Amino acid sequence: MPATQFTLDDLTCEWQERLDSFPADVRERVAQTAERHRTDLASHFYGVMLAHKEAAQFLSHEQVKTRLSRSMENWITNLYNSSEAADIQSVIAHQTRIGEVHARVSIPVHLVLRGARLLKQRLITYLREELPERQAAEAAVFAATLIDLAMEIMSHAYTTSHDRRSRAEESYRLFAVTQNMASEKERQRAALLDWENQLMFDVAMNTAAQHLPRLSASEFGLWFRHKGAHGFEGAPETELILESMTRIDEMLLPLFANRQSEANPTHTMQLLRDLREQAKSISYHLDLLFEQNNELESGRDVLTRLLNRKYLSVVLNKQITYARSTGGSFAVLALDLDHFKQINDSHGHEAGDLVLQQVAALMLNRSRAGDYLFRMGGEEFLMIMVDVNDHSAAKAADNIRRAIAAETFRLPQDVTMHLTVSLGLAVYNGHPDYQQLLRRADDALYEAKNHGRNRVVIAPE
Ligand SMILES: Nc1nc2c(ncn2[C@@H]2O[C@H](COP(=O)(O)OP(=O)(O)OP(=O)(O)O)[C@@H](O)[C@H]2O)c(=O)[nH]1
Repeated sequence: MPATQFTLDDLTCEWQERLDSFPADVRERVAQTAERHRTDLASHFYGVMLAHKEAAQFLSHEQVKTRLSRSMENWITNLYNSSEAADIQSVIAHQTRIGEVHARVSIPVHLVLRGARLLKQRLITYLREELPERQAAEAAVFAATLIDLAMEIMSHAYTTSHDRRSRAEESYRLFAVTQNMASEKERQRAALLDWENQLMFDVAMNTAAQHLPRLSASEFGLWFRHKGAHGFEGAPETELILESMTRIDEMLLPLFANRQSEANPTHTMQLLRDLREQAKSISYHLDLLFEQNNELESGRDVLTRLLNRKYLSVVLNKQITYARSTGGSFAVLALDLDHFKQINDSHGHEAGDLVLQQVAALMLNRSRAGDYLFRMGGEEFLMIMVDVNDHSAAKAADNIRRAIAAETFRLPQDVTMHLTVSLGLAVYNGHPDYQQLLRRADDALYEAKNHGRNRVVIAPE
């Protein structure tokens, strides 16, 4: 995150300057008062926020309540007890992490600011009660300054994460609704064909070689050189198309100049055949480029055609929002093939790929229309099961396990084999952060692996 890194040093300096502008005894008193009342400050914060309908949605989960009360107390202590540059940096890093969590669970900024205001007021009240008036005034300014600085850093991290998330959501929206790639593909294939037809016609009409249409100047050539090559940058097919284009324009077209002087129809036919070959190869590679691009652009894994993890956070956030607003539930099922390495080792990587494709197909067959299936990488898959409860999710997970164990997997050369999978299931428990859900499913999967594999482990609430 370059923006945050860029300002980290500035913020540390600024934090230090703010600290230095207050006498040590004032800072000491604020730290002591904050420390003495940290439990009350945290519980006051939660008491007020839980009574707020909108804020309660993010805080009412039991785990959030217990964990956050404790971390709120620590936050108060750390805020006022950091005086060395290293402490300050760690406090700043902490505020950044909090901002990122806020963005992940989409807490509205005004609620965070409201929380900060509550804390500030309460702490200042204590300072006024406990210190002589003049000292209290300066202490109050110091107390408020540090909370404001912390809020500023949190908001910065929040905005950066939130922008990233908005971009992911935007591209997910485009992925879900657009088919631009398909129409572009058809348009460019037609443009390539137009150029070829024009060339054939001009050759038939004995047009002079220097007036034959150059591919790089045709509609297709212009598009590919300025847009296509840029969009498909890095793919080997892009280079092949550019090479074919140069070959046609620089080598083949000039050869037509000799055709009349030689008056050799076989020679012309051969040239035309060469041209045809080059054009066909361009068309073939163009199809490949569009195909690959479709998979990548659309967030799909090329091997299994399942979703890749690009849109996982967007889908999980959508599910959490949906479950929250409807009172429904959903579950995350993490699945990992057992001893998959042995399949690669004994039958080759290609056989391993085939097995992955068959597992993906089997999971697709077992899923319902609203479910989502992701390939997380390697031999690990993730399924989001919608509209399930603890019981139905566990049953569905075990059905998948049994179906895979019962399947005969087909490898090249008529080899068949059986395999098993380990699964970790986490049912949504109301926690607003999707990463907690993923962590629970992962931990359960780890348990399943450690307890003998070929089993489903259900994550505790
Ligand atoms: N064929 C193929 N193999 C892959 C792919 N991605 C990852 N792998 C291989 O999957 C294997 C995973 O091995 P491990 O992580 O040791 O797991 P495992 O052998 O399944 O053992 P457990 O998970 O402990 O049961 C590695 O050998 C990877 O090289 C892929 O796309 N295709």
